[in-house]
Amino acid sequence: MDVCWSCVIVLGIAVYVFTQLLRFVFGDADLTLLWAEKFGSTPESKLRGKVVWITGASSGIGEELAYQFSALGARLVLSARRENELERIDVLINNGGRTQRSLFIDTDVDVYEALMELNYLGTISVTKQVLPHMMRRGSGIIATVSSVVGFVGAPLATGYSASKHAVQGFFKCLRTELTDYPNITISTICPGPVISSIVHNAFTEQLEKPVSTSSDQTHKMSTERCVHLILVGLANHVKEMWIAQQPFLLFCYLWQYVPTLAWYFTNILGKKRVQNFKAGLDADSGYFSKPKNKNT
Ligand SMILES: NC(=O)c1ccc[n+]([C@@H]2O[C@H](COP(=O)([O-])OP(=O)(O)OC[C@H]3O[C@@H](n4cnc5c(N)ncnc54)[C@H](O)[C@@H]3O)[C@@H](O)[C@H]2O)c1
Repeated sequence: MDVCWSCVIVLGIAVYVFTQLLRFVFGDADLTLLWAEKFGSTPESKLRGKVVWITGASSGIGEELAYQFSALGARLVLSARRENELERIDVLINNGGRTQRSLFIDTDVDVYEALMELNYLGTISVTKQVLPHMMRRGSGIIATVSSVVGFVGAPLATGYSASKHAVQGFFKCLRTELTDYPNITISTICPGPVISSIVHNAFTEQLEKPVSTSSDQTHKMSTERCVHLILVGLANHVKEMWIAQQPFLLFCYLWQYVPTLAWYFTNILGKKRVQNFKAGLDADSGYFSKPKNKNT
């Protein structure tokens, strides 16, 4: 039997392209970021030796950023108010922040003020300290850890989501004011659920009231993987990064391109989330694992 080699080659290429596409679509980050990971610059080649200021580096994503940057030989600034320290900063990571676990109807306005103060105004004020020095030098990276709820909606996080939407809007506009500075990168990072202390530290209905339920983290992305993708994005000057496992990543695409469908699914899952919350269970239990009670 004659073998049609050109058909075999074309078929092989088609299978390869198809599997790569599947990997992209079902991967754990948006296409631009996955492309950068596969074909772009490595963090080692672009970020080694940089002076990096990370806010909120004591736990979770910030702590892991500190480890991975220092493994690259970066010099870390853990706090900076002195003018000469600000002048040295090559990369600012606005990472510090807190989330929320409460229904709007039960939540004090103080909680909304605190969320905006920390997640939005805090971010702007640190950025305002650093940007003039980067503009004088003509280069630098300002990256801000937003969230997928910076552009989608979900119950129990009205104030948190609003603060992250504000962050996204702010940086989208700031980027357009810096077109004369092509070597200054403004990057917003939108993670889905990532293992950290974020739910434990969340705001609730009242300012000082702690979260009473434990949070199941088994369905979340590892902190190491999330931070690795952040570094890849920074090394390749990616402006907006979506970093999330499935099905969260799929939700991001739905919200961006098919919002009517996104509303449909969000309402179904959101209803369950509110029911869990009202029953005193981990809000996300029932999607990924057996329901957890208050004390497990
Ligand atoms: N973990 C996730 O699932 C997730 C998802 C999307 C976005 N994020 C964002 O990632 C960032 C880091 O959160 P994380 O998940 O590592 O949580 P985390 O609670 O482990 O870490 C938060 C960090 O912010 C600091 N911080 C909190 N309040 C502060 C304050 N008033 N002043 C200064 N620093 C303060 C904490 O000390 C800590 O270092 C946050 O901006 C959060 O909104 C996290």
